[in-house]
Amino acid sequence: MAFWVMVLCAVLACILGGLYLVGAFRQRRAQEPPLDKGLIPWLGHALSYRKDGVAFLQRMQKKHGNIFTVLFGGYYFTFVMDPLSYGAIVKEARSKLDFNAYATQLVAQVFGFQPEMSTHKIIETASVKHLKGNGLVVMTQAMMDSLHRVMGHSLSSAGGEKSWKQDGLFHFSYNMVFRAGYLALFGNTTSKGEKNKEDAERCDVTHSEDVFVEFRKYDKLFPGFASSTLSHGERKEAESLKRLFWKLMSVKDVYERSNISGWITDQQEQLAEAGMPEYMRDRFLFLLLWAAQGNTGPASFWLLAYLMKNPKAMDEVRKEVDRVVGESGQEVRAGGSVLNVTKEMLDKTPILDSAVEETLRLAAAPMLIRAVLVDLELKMNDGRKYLLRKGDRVALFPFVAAHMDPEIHPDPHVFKYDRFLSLDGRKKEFYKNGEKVKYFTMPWGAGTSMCPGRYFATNEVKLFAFLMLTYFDMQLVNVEEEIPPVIKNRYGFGVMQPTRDVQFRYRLRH
Ligand code: HEM
Repeated sequence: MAFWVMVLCAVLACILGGLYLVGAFRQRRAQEPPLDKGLIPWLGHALSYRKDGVAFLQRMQKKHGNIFTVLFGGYYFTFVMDPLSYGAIVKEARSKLDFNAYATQLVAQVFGFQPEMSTHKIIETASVKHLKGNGLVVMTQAMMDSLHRVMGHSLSSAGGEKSWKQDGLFHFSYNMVFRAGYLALFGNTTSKGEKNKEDAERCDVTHSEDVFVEFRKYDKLFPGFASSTLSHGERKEAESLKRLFWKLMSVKDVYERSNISGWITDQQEQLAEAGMPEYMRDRFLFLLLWAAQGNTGPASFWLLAYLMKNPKAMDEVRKEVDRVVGESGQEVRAGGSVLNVTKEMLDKTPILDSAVEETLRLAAAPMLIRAVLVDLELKMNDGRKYLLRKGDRVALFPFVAAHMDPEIHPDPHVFKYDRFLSLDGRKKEFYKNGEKVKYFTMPWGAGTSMCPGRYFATNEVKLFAFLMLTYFDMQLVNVEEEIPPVIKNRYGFGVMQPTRDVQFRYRLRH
């Protein structure tokens, strides 16, 4: 009898221990934000969030207000939905709210990369040197040259006769911007002598296309891979693509190429000096490929799609682009010299800048996550104070909290090309409850994890728009067609992608 009592006690202890581990007993403590664990132990609300993060967060905000804690797959996430309270989180000391802990876990899972203490600093230093200031001038030129290389075929095959060509706008934009960015950052095929130059250029065109095709396979699986929701078959495919990219992006193979950007070589060399083994640096290059190439193509698609749907916006942007090209003294004619758009020219386009910012407001939906390293008091902008528990995570999702807030951005679902345009050269200001909002859009994140490639990324999108608008007339095949909705399981991962492509046609203007 005593034996069976002991067995029963042991089973009970296991069940209770299990329930404790999955968080079933967690109760909201005094001064903590409202707690919503959902109905499924451990998973909590993970599936609802994955299905449609925006709808889920809007529902929670309605139910609980501007701060609440929810359970996702064993972790408690406290969402702060008031952009006026963002400063307290973004500026909090790293010893209290840490970006690295969560990022480390994510990049280990999806890229097999294990960062070291120095990695973040190395990225930051190389980015300040090569993706800002004088470095940005060099990188912008490299992107310009690469765009000509990959677009050369479209330019020549669309030209001569002024006939329309047709393509899927998402595929076209992502393909061109990805391949050009890839060549600009990771270098091009080494040519030995002038005779060999054309072969090398042809090789770049096919090689970058191959990389794009494989990248898109991984790209489609990425959200599921990051949230561990892939089927067995998909997971196997993602794992095998990951291995393919470790090889494709290996230090050895990349270093066979010419004109590799200083951004890549500096980071490589510093990581090697810091003692990171070569196989891990291969994986780092894959991570950089992902970070640098996964967003600018989709952003370029949304920009062109919105411009084509809004004739006034298209007209204004085109006039500005034509003016800047004219002022540069260049003449664009079929069969004439190729257009060279410099960083200096890109600095003179307030209307295009506003259209790009508006595009990112509508299409960029990153999630900023910080690990809570110590019990912490958070003071909201309205003066209320909440306790954050050590071991939890704090999450900001500015797409819902700021980008789509009708008080900050009236008619938030409408593309207004001049929403961010200020004619007096000063930054436009946005308000909520009569207070100035500092974080009125956050496509690049903020604080320690803010995108180090943001200036280069903006220039990539603008260069592509410049070339498309200067060389081509463009229109949607079906002008009545609505801009497609976004794939909802990508919320949280940067620039969104459309559920389907949109057919467009283009032909040489000159
Ligand atoms: C429209 C284009 C882009 C968008 C919207 C974007 C957005 C972002 C965001 C939101 C983050 C922070 C993620 C977080 O908080 O976890 C980030 C990180 C990063 N981005 Fe970008 N990005 C873009 C293009 C680029 C480009 C072109 C490059 C490089 C050439 C780049 C390099 C990086 C890197 C290296 C990180 C990680 C930084 C670190 O962990 O230290 N991004 N990006």
